[in-house]
Amino acid sequence: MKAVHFGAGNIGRGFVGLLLHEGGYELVFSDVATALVDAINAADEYTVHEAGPGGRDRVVTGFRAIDSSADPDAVAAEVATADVVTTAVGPAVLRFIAPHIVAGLALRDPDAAPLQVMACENAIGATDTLREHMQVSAGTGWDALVARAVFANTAVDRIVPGQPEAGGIDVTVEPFFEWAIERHPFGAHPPRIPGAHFVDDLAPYIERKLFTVNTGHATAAYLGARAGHERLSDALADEAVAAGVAAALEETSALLAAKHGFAPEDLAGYRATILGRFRNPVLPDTVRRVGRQPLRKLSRHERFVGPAAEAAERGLPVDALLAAIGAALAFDDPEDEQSAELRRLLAELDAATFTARVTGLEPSHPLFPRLTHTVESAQSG
Ligand SMILES: NC(=O)C1=CN([C@@H]2O[C@H](COP(=O)(O)OP(=O)(O)OC[C@H]3O[C@@H](n4cnc5c(N)ncnc54)[C@H](O)[C@@H]3O)[C@@H](O)[C@H]2O)C=CC1
Ligand SMILES: O=P(O)(O)OC[C@H]1O[C@](O)(CO)[C@@H](O)[C@@H]1O
Repeated sequence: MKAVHFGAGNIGRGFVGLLLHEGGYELVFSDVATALVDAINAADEYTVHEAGPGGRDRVVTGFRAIDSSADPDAVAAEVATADVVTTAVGPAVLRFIAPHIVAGLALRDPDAAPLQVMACENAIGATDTLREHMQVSAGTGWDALVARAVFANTAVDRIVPGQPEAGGIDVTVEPFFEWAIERHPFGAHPPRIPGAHFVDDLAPYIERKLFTVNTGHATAAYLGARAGHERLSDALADEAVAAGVAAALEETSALLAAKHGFAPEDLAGYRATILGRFRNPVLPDTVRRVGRQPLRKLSRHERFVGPAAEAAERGLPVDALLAAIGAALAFDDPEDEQSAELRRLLAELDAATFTARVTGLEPSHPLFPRLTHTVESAQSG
């Protein structure tokens, strides 16, 4: 069995690649970072260090890597004979991966079992997005190729912080992980991924994950950054930050209970587990990493505006989510392109134009005036 995984970064090596290896797949990483590709090819094994209670070291072997910008034909040839393709590149990069998978499908034996495609990004329907990019890339050839693949959306959860260069290709991660995958696209032949669970309806899982883990983590990062903290665990140790995170998650939990029928006590347990994960003092995570790419995080269906908009539609409280958005608007990391762009847009646009452009919220939406007010406050303060 062979898996081609696009994006050999933190989650690629520390989570997706690890579980595919443990499932018995030969692993082919594809990345555009030449030095990383070379380092992977120079190694016979790497270690995933699980830092925190219950964690242990896990060794990954049986891998190689291809630089997809230097050798796209080699990537296509690997995809053509793979059983599984996964990605962990960031939602905005999926459009650049799509042509490689299409090229692989074009070379694939039409009688082979369908390629199992799963995008593992922090985004709702990321595999659907990848499939749409593939359809555009294939053009009129799509109808002939689409039968050679099946597509399943997934929700991946494991905190993998930035890695020190001195660590080579080893990765330090938290012990916890969760990988939920849509069941129906695979019929009787799901991929073999130990620890993953297959679900009939992914929507509740991904929304619970994105609107709890990611809303909470990003809230801690933005409130923490504004309070002057660098480490995420220090931010959570700040009572005011912790209270802001808890309040934002109570609002998203109320939405998740109303929308998906989760029991409030189960959601309270889920929140407690997650806050414990954020507080992990031996995981070297930073507010800069967790707050990265604020424009993506402030977009319409992401972790702040997504749940706040739906909560407002239902008449549920959104004050703490708006406070988190206010802190996100203050995020200032000159090395993060989106943070710099955010600062420029805040300085140049009026509040209503900024709100519409950055959040994608319709001006007629009940949340729009309150969001615009939050933007005005950020601009004046
Ligand atoms: N780090 C984490 O804790 C988690 C991350 N995620 C998601 O996983 C995805 C990746 O995140 P990280 O691993 O943290 O980022 P990362 O930056 O460590 O890894 C991304 C990798 O993709 C590579 N890449 C960029 N463009 C590429 C292209 N065109 N073709 C092939 N590779 C390309 C980069 O060189 C890099 O090695 C994101 O969508 C993130 O939201 C999801 C859950 C947890
Ligand atoms: O690119 P993003 O969305 O910030 O992804 C990383 C996030 O995902 C998480 O791993 C949670 O699954 C957090 O570590 C982090 O906030």
